[in-house]
Amino acid sequence: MTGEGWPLSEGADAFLLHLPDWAFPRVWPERFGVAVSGGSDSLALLHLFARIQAHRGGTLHAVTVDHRLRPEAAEEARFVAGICAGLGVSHDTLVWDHGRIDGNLQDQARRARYDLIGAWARDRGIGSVVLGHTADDQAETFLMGLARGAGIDGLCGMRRGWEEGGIRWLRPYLTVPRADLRAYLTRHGITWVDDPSNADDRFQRVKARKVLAALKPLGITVEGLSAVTDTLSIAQGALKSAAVERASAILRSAAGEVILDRQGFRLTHPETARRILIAALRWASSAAYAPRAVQLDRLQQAIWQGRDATLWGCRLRVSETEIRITREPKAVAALATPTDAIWDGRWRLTGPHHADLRIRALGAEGLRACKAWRDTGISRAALVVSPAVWRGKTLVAAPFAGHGAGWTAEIVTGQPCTLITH
Ligand SMILES: Nc1ncnc2c1ncn2[C@@H]1O[C@H](COP(=O)(O)OP(=O)(O)OP(=O)(O)O)[C@@H](O)[C@H]1O
Repeated sequence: MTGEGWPLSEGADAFLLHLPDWAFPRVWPERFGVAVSGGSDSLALLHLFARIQAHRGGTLHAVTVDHRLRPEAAEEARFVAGICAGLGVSHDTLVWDHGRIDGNLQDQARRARYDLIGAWARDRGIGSVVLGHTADDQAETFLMGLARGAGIDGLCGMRRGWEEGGIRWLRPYLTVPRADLRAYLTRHGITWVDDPSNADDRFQRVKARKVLAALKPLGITVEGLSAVTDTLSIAQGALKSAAVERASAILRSAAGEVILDRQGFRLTHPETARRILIAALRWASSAAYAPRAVQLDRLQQAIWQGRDATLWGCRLRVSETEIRITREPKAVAALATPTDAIWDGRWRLTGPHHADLRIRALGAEGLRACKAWRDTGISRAALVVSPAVWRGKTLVAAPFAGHGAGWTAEIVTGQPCTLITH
């Protein structure tokens, strides 16, 4: 699509065409990726960004993920490809090659989608990918948070943008109601795909959508709830900075295990202490989410009473002077595979046997649960390697009683870590 001389600043579409500029004034790459499911929101996003990029002389690359969960998905991907062809936008379909799926299907599909799109963008040298979330998604997320009894972090909604795995993910229309994007598509004579799972009452999001519609008589609207999430996220920012400031005062070390000054922790405001604990637990366990509030309350009680505890795949040891948060051996045992495994979310294990365990640091995007740890020689090797002795880039673990010779681990990047084997 080339510049057609349409006025970027006038007409019914002007607000939508200018909004990304206002939302991300300093972000404007020449190449954008756009994630398009075929639903109304992402089709409007595609069309708008095709126009914006044509106006700016930049390019746009679209991608659709076929999760192989519904037979119609392949046809929907072809439908998107056809629209892209009409707009002069390149399009790729990525297939999620999955086996049997246990647990939360929606959550796993979403993670797989981000992984696939992230890898696709990196391969093509695309640094920024736009997503079609709207104010409706934000309001629904808020209601789902209420249903969980979430605190401020669970109620302040989705982020407008973030960086992960070398990709900048942006949601340019997060403050725009879905109805406005649909009106845009209608003005341009574009039809969209209605994913039947969007009407499936088994999903919390679908229930939230219905409840939202029923709340109108009370004056609760998509726009109103989306504004509430904005206010809460400003408050959340203030709480986060308080936690960061306090953490830097009471953190003794975060090299693999986290060590906090116990007296300093005791004198920390409970809300700030809670935030520091969550960060420490997530750092040690590489968990994508925080534990539940009630679990954290119990943990805080234990610390205040000077008791050791375990939570979120971590072991907490409380002494007179410090709180030590380490990966729990049992949790590590559930993670890695022998030859190409992500261990602890930060290190990749290569080399099939315990005599030559090579560890390479990965970004957070490398986090992936693996099952075959027990098949390795390491699984029988020992317990916690502590203290570790550094020799240049080689970490030498002490031999363990009853397990013959010790083993060595080469830290390829030289990053400090706590090695725990089972
Ligand atoms: N299968 C997919 N392929 C590519 N991108 C997707 C896919 N599913 C979702 N996305 C991206 O994530 C955004 C939000 O996903 P969500 O599941 O809320 O949307 P949807 O209901 O499937 O479709 P839409 O947002 O387009 O109406 C989409 O707007 C789109 O940018």
